[in-house]
Amino acid sequence: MTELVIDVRDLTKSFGDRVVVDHFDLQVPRGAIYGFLGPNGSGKTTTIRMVCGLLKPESGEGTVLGFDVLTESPKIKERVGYMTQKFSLYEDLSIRENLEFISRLYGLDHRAERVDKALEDLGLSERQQQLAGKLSGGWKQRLALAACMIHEPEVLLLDEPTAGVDPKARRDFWDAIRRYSAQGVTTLVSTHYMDEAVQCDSIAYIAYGKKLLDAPVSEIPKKIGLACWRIAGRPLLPAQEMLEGAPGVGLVARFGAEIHACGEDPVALEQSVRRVKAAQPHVEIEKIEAGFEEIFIYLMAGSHDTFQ
Ligand SMILES: Nc1ncnc2c1ncn2[C@@H]1O[C@H](COP(=O)(O)OP(=O)(O)OP(=O)(O)O)[C@@H](O)[C@H]1O
Repeated sequence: MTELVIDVRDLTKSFGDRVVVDHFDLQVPRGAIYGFLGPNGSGKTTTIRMVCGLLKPESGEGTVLGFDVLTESPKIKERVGYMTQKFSLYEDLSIRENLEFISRLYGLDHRAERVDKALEDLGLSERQQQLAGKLSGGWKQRLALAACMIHEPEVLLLDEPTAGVDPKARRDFWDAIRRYSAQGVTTLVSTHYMDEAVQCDSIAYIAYGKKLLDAPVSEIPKKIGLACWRIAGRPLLPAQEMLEGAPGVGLVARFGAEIHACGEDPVALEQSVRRVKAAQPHVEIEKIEAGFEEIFIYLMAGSHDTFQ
């Protein structure tokens, strides 16, 4: 049987009279990379904080690494690396000094060896004497990840880890996550970037605190069943304006020189697209398969919370 590193059910949390996470289930096998998507304020950070033992759910149950989320949170915290949205580093310490400091805080043994390993794993060895405050965003991110990994956690929880980092640095960061995954580290990562979402083995999508979708990335297009049409030709803007808000059209997105119009009601969508063709005969229309790109944009637009 697959070992579930994260296995939580019905997690619920309210702030005041607002339910922010509502009966949330999550099962993540060892070594998996699980992406956590959802519009702003949908409850991702709150869920991550409950999973790592920082926040007590008001109801629900489950385990992380076999430890009970309600009664054994100190044991979970010790074994989890958590990178928050606003991680902090000591800007006037060097990369190495930051890692040494953190390993002392954790009371770790073999500190020099651990720091050497973290530096090497993240390609930071040559820069170890540089001041953290002088690093670019991408290098700071790597240092933050090295700091999360210094106690060799079995679970990594990353809350929008590469916000504001350029695509090359994001790719390097993800290479590191893949290497950790190959070594058996389990990762849950919240993200707003498509290039990160496609790196994940599976995606859980949350809106208004409820999980609406949970599936391997490759199965998501089929699961959502989004109908899609491609519209091309010049000028495109009048067609685009007609499509926006038209019946059956849940998404109008530019893909280079064409538009993709997608929606969950294929009949209404087709009628709207054909109306555009009738009014704008110079455009070409063609029915296409929705790919993960369209689905991702559709999900992150956050306007369609009804699919099963
Ligand atoms: N400590 C708190 N006290 C009161 N409200 C809170 C607290 N923490 C979070 N919230 C509210 O709970 C809701 C969910 O927040 P959460 O940070 O979990 O969402 P998120 O999906 O991570 O959003 P983002 O993508 O913007 O980080 C938000 O409306 C937020 O304002």
